[in-house]
Amino acid sequence: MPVLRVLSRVAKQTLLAHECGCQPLAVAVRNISFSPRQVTSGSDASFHSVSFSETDHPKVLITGGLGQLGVGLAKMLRRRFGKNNVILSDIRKPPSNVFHSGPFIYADILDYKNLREIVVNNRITWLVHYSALLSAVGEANVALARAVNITGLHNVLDIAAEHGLRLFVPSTIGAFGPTSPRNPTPDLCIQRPRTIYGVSKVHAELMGEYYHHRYGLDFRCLRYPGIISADSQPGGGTTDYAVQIFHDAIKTGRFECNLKPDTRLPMMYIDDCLRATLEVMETPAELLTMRTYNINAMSFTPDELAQEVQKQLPDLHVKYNIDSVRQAIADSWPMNFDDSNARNDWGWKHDYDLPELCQTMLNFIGAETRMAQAN
Ligand SMILES: NC(=O)c1ccc[n+]([C@@H]2O[C@H](COP(=O)([O-])OP(=O)(O)OC[C@H]3O[C@@H](n4cnc5c(N)ncnc54)[C@H](O)[C@@H]3O)[C@@H](O)[C@H]2O)c1
Ligand SMILES: C[C@@H](O)[C@H](N)C(=O)O
Repeated sequence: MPVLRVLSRVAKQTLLAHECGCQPLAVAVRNISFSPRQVTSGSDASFHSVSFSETDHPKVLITGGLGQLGVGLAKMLRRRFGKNNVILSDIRKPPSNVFHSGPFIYADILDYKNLREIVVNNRITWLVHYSALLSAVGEANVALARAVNITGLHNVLDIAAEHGLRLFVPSTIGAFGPTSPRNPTPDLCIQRPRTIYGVSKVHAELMGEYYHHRYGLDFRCLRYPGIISADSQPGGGTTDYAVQIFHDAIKTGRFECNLKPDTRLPMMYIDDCLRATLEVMETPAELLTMRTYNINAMSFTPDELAQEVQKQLPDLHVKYNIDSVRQAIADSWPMNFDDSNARNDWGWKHDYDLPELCQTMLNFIGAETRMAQAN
């Protein structure tokens, strides 16, 4: 992030706050004195806000941390804040390398009391809420998606508000629908998604922003594009093809794509996505003119991706076998994402375009495959 620009904007915002007699937002967050759940349920738990100064390391809990994104995020945050300050959690059993790389705990986001106990006992100050059912698996199990993505979010919001946490909840390109402007899609426009995943993410954006304005919750949200990673598998989304093509290109030289060749979607390499997440979490609250931002890196079609991979692996053979559920979802999503607010407010800038993405993915998976063959 351009430090000078950030510092000058903080100074400007602080002056403005003094001039109008307003307090900076962070003060309101630290002064939370009640929570919606405790007021309505009459719970006898004592409530207190955990405050931490910006010079202390945050104590981070990641929910749904064993999916495509959580392990990489934990690795990056542990490098920055120390191994024991970042706790990964999920309802699945962690593989041995993850279990031995830092603190891991069982946390079902549908179990409110258990989640609250983890937050209290570990003095959590930042919560990164990654648990979710993605677009394609969500359509296959709407009841579970509704429970995890909506009821689970309510638990997380209440606990974050009660304990004064800084809360990150990712949203997605899937929070838009066929009536949204698709090329490009701005931050603020009509959002009428047609998947339970999209509906739950619009709900998360609105609830988080409501809690921010109503209770001072320090809610931060980025709408991620489709994320592409080499060392973790996607969890059942519409953009999964853009990961699978690299594995199949190297292992078999043949790839069957479940979207039409001209389906254009916004995409991002995982390192950019995780860095954006840390950057927005560290941005001074005064710089955030919004609480939900689009972020983007590139936009491509399966045909363009295949052509880029074929520059390295010319023998790759691509066949199209369309999945009607995924195609209908993709056809309702943004083709290009306008992330100018993120770039202007907190200096968002991606590092990876399509050629760098392909080179990095092929190098990583190629090296991994050669090592596996040698053993
Ligand atoms: N990967 C992407 O392309 C992408 C794009 C946009 C937004 N996102 C968002 O980022 C977040 C992380 O995505 P991901 O790709 O790692 O997802 P993923 O599907 O790979 O992982 C989700 C994790 O949630 C866990 N989970 C399910 N039910 C749970 C419960 N009751 N309690 C606790 N954990 C539970 C699962 O076990 C899984 O490990 C999600 O919220 C997703 O919507 C991802
Ligand atoms: C785009 C994103 O939210 C996810 N990868 C999905 O396709 O469902």
